[in-house]
Amino acid sequence: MERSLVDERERCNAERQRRKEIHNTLVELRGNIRVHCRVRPVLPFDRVQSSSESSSASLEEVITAISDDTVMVTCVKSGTLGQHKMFEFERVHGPDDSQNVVFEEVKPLLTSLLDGYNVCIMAYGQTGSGKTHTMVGSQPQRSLQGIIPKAAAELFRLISEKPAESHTVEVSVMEVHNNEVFDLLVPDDGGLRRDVVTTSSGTSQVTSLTYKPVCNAAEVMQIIGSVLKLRAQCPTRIHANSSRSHLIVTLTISSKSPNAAALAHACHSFDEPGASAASSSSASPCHSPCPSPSPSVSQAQFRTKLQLVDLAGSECVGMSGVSGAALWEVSCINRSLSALADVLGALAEQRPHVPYRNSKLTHLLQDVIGGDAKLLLMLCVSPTQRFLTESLHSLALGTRARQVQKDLPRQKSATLKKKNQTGAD
Ligand SMILES: Nc1ncnc2c1ncn2[C@@H]1O[C@H](COP(=O)(O)OP(=O)(O)OP(=O)(O)O)[C@@H](O)[C@H]1O
Repeated sequence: MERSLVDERERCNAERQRRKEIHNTLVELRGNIRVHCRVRPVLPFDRVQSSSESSSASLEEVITAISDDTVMVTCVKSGTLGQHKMFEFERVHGPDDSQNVVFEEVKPLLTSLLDGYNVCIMAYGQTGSGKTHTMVGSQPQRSLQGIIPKAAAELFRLISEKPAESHTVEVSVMEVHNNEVFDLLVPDDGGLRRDVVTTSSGTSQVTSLTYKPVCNAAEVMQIIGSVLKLRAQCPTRIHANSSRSHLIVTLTISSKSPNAAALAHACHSFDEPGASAASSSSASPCHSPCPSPSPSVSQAQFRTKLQLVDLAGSECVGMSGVSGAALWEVSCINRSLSALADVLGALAEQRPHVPYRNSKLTHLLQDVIGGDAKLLLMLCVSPTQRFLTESLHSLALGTRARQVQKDLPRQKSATLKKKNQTGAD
């Protein structure tokens, strides 16, 4: 009897130690933001100038991918090439990089999904810089497909390696248009308006959102393809098929498999109630102070989400030549993108208040920006001098996002250390 009590205590201590290690790893990974940059080729529409542009607006290529991780910007002063400025990111793609090459760099993130992390891949850049090309691409030619179809295919490939029926997947599609969220899977003249709320555990949730179960990547793309035509578009002087809304495709994966991720999230939700987006979206898997591999844990169901975001492009009103309702759309787009920049700025500067609720876009994406999720920000830029101001703006935003990645783990580690010292663990 006494022996079994000692054994049980040892087992419990070992488990507690393991839990602590998993927790520390999760803390270190928080704020995990990667920034990639894709410089697109010069395209025919680059030549079309608006009346407000000076005739000297040049097609000179001033943005170059000079290595796997560095972009060089050449500043042009009074017609002559001037100083160079370098921007470093986790990965840089040049105009010759194919959709396959770009996806290969993104692919490892998908493994994290089945390891229990929420993942978000978001394309950012000015109008016409290649965001939709990068995220959606052209169907059905596989080599021209973008990240969304390729990620769906890779996700189902990874799931096929797991025990049968251990994972189920649901898709939801939303757009944020004029600072309102629309559920595109309930077609009703452009989708139904939905609210974004903050749950009691502090995560964001879209009320009454439609989730459709899917069994393979083809089904995902069929659903997305059928609703993409609902997405708000408007021709501008810069881009004939310019998207006027932010598109958010979410694949929610429910897993019944007994693996470390379930335990990790069980521990995580116990250590920091409500801190994990993944655990909040499912029934909390474990509330025991010492989770052991008991049936309740090993059969726990947990949910993770993959959010794929094609942002609307920032744009200079003078250049795109829009007016009336389209002008209001541009102002909403630009305001929501500045709200995103403000959130990244607040996180980078470790401000106590992060203004997620200043726009529907940032409120909706709150869980994946600066939270536990792995966020990949794909900056899309045009190489030409004509769009230099907007491109510099995008590169600066990417640099700011990388500061979150660098600074947040330090801050969290320090907080954890302090907590441990004061016995608050
Ligand atoms: N890397 C690339 N290689 C070849 N063509 C590209 C590339 N990037 C973009 N394009 C082409 O440029 C055009 C504009 O691209 P896209 O629609 O992706 O821009 P966007 O950033 O989504 O614009 P908006 O914000 O206005 O919707 C499209 O015709 C697209 O096929």
